[in-house]
Amino acid sequence: MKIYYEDSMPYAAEFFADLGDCQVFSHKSITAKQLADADVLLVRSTTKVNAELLAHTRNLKFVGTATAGTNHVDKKYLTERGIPFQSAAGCNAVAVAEYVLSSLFIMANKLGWQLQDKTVGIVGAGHVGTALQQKLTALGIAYQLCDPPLQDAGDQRSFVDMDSIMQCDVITLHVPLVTQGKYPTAKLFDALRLAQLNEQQVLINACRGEVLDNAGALALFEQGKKLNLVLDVWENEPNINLDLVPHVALGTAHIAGHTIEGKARGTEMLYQAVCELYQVPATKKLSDYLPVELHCLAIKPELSAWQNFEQLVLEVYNIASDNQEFMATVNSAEQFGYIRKHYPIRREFSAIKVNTGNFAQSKAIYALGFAKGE
Ligand SMILES: NC(=O)C1=CN([C@@H]2O[C@H](COP(=O)(O)OP(=O)(O)OC[C@H]3O[C@@H](n4cnc5c(N)ncnc54)[C@H](O)[C@@H]3O)[C@@H](O)[C@H]2O)C=CC1
Ligand SMILES: O=C(O)C(=O)[C@H](O)COP(=O)(O)O
Repeated sequence: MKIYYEDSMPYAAEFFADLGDCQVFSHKSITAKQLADADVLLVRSTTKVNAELLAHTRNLKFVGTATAGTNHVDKKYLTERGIPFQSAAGCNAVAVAEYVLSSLFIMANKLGWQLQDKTVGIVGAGHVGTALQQKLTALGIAYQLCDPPLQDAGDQRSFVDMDSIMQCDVITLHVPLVTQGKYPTAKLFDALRLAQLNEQQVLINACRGEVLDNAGALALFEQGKKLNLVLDVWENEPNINLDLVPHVALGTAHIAGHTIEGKARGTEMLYQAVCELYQVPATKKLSDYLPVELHCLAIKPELSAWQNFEQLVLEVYNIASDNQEFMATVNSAEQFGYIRKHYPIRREFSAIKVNTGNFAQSKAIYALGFAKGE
């Protein structure tokens, strides 16, 4: 079995070495001719999987993307060719939820807010939206959900429409890029909708850049409109509109899902899918490879509950650091890619133990996802 996997898949060699003849590739240089003998093709979002790339494949039996989003894969073409496809749905949902939580604390400080007084509008209540819902619930932060496809499908949670979402203090986008059908998401936040936001609201886009009109946002900024945008994803990545960057409140290089757990779970999920395809036992597991996080955090009794929540969240992931590097260095498509490829190891709350002592809100700390300390 000839397995081709993208070089940005952590632990791919460890997981797949025993399954076949493995060939690692870079999304920047892979060609259709190189893939001619592939039985299995495993990618992340930077490899565009389409008829052109697969033109010479003769034996291709499976295509997998170690990501949640799949808009880089021509799924219709794979169906026409009868090639099974799988994504890693939900692999990095917790990572994105923790990215949003970090953004909330940083933006609350920037805007002089009390986070506990605010309402968060979650657009897209799938894996990421649900993980975020759980973390907001842990902190008692109010939220509303908007997800018409899930609502139509009979999801019993309480949903609101976009008009209600537009009244929320924070709006956070977690939808796939959908360009057709009943509920398209392309340019869901166009210039008209962006113009409706007030100076105290925050809009977070951590799904796909094309869901928010970047040119429209820039035009509004240039007309003097004050928008509090937190952008992890940008139109036309990595060739983003650099003129937009200095206007946003927080900017990052599409790393919301890039905890080591979030990326590696994607690899593990594709390993399990390939084992199933070839009917071999999936003997390896992510915990065999993930480094054990040794440092342990503690509640600071001298701080309030909310100050403790903030210090724990920002100790594990402070978006301000990523924003600072992004603002200081992103000056080209190459640099956007460089930041992503050299992103430091970031852990999820679950990797970190917290000694809560007799802290009254211990339950909230563990509901946020932190591990129990001694
Ligand atoms: N920035 C990053 O690093 C990451 C970005 N993503 C992006 O975020 C998206 C969401 O991720 P997941 O929650 O894992 O996917 P998911 O597929 O579990 O959830 C997406 C939800 O959006 C809903 N939806 C679709 N159209 C909608 C519309 N017009 N209005 C409201 N809701 C709508 C769907 O019904 C679904 O429940 C992915 O498709 C991907 O593009 C995901 C992970 C990491
Ligand atoms: O899972 C998704 O969808 C994402 O957006 C991932 O964060 C994409 O990560 P890369 O594949 O671009 O490393």
